Amino acid sequence: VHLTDQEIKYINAIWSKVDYKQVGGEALARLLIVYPWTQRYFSTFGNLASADAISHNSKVIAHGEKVLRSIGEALKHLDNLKGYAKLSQYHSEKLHVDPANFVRFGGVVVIVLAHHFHEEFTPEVQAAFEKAFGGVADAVGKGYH
Ligand code: HEM
Repeated sequence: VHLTDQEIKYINAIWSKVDYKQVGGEALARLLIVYPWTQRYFSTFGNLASADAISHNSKVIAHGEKVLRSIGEALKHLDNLKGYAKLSQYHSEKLHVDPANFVRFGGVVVIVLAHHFHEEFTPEVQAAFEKAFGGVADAVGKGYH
């Protein structure tokens, strides 16, 4: 996916202030709470019985951090996301994750960023992130087609 210089500026201004553990943990927790059927992939993560349990589950938080860090790497070279080939294959062939969930995950990250950054998260900033996360979801989903 190709972003303009302005879109890259919008993204970097926010992303440089992102706490991976906080935002990633909240985003993965939201995914599991809002779309409870996504919990099926995380059966080894222990207690996911309530929104509170999910939000405080250390495995959820740690994994959210890992995924966000991976997205952070992708944001540095959105023009070339071929580096995601292996990860894509892993999610499709080994984990059998429904690729619609990659789009959903981008959506919850947008919501968490909006929640944290208030006025700074303008519609233009959102548009830049939607474009970037669309590219990431597409790249992680590549192994499916
Ligand atoms: C959209 C962007 C996503 C990225 C960049 C991403 C990235 C990653 C990374 C870096 C790992 C660790 C791989 C390793 O250990 O080598 C991982 C594992 C995993 N991902 Fe994703 N992921 C994404 C979305 C999702 C979604 C939406 C789901 C499910 C709904 C999911 C389910 C999993 C599972 C179950 C694991 C293995 C967890 C474990 O057992 O430790 N991923 N992902």
